[in-house]
Amino acid sequence: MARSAASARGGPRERDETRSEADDAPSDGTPGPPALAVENLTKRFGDGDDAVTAVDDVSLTVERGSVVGLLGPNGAGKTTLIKCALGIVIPDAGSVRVFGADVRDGRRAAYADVDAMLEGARNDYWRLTVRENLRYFATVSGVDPDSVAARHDRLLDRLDLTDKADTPVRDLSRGMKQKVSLASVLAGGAELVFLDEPTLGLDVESARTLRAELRRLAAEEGLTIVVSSHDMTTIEAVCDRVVMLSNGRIVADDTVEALLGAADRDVVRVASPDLDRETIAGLRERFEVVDVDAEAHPPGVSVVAGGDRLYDLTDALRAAGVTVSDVRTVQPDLEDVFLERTGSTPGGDSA
Ligand SMILES: Nc1ncnc2c1ncn2[C@@H]1O[C@H](COP(=O)(O)OP(=O)(O)OP(=O)(O)O)[C@@H](O)[C@H]1O
Repeated sequence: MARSAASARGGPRERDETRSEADDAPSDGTPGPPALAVENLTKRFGDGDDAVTAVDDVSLTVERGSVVGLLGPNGAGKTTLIKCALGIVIPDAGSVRVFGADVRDGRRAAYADVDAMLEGARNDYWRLTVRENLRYFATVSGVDPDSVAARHDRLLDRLDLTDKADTPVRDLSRGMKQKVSLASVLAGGAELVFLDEPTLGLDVESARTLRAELRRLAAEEGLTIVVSSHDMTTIEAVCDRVVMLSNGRIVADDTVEALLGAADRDVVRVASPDLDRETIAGLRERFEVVDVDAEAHPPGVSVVAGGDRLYDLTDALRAAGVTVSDVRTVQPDLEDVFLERTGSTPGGDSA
């Protein structure tokens, strides 16, 4: 597990003294620098034929208080991008600014308000109780734990951990440990957090609780969150904006709403017991078939058929002797957008 560079900070301080100089918003009311500004970032690993460009000329900005999803198939460069932003990996080119401070100019300034949970976990101390862990991670973040005690109580309450506050972490279930990991990341009062697969291993109810808490932290406390996940439900539920990476490059950067709107292509799903291979092959010749569900009962086929093409589809089905059991329009979801932009499913399979 990787720790964030935030732990390299100095001794405890009161929470309201934690902001770096670069963080201070101008007194004329104009907004300060964005939480994260990445410009033309490139990172290569290896040499010669074995060289991999993990991040390829990526630029993106994350405004304060926003929740941005980072999506991409396995190996797309998400973790490398996050590690560059945390100063764990040094890029070959480009720059990263955190609350206006360039990471290369001094990590202490850049990371005064940043924390991260990478690879779905964090090194919580299993012999310590849940509350002791929160106090410990607040301290290593440079914050006096007493000054954030109320925040800890609220976090424990929101994550349904209050009655486990005095239980050693080793005695908790996996899902509870995961929630403690998240609480530990938030314990020091970071203003920008990177969360990699935060709902991994959580049951449905716990994942819902965690999603709600992330939204609340952004909306009510102005926390800026960059969340990387293959779980589209989490991304759709918590993110204002989604950045999709493929082969180290950004292939989409927009609100969830705009991405879904752009993918809306009047897809119609037809189901019929008469949809055999031959009929579907015939449809493929005349229409754009986006999905075939041959195992369903009855089998289904999804076809792009807006406007007059819907009449053409009806005619083609009738001519092929297909009696339609069900027909409905299909609204695209984020998984469809992901597939269209990256050529892979969120789980990593190639389309
Ligand atoms: N330390 C390293 N040394 C060599 N190659 C690396 C290193 N770290 C990452 N890579 C390569 O860089 C590319 C991007 O990897 P990265 O871990 O950033 O992808 P990812 O999008 O986070 O993938 P996943 O969803 O599987 O976690 C991959 O081809 C990976 O093999």
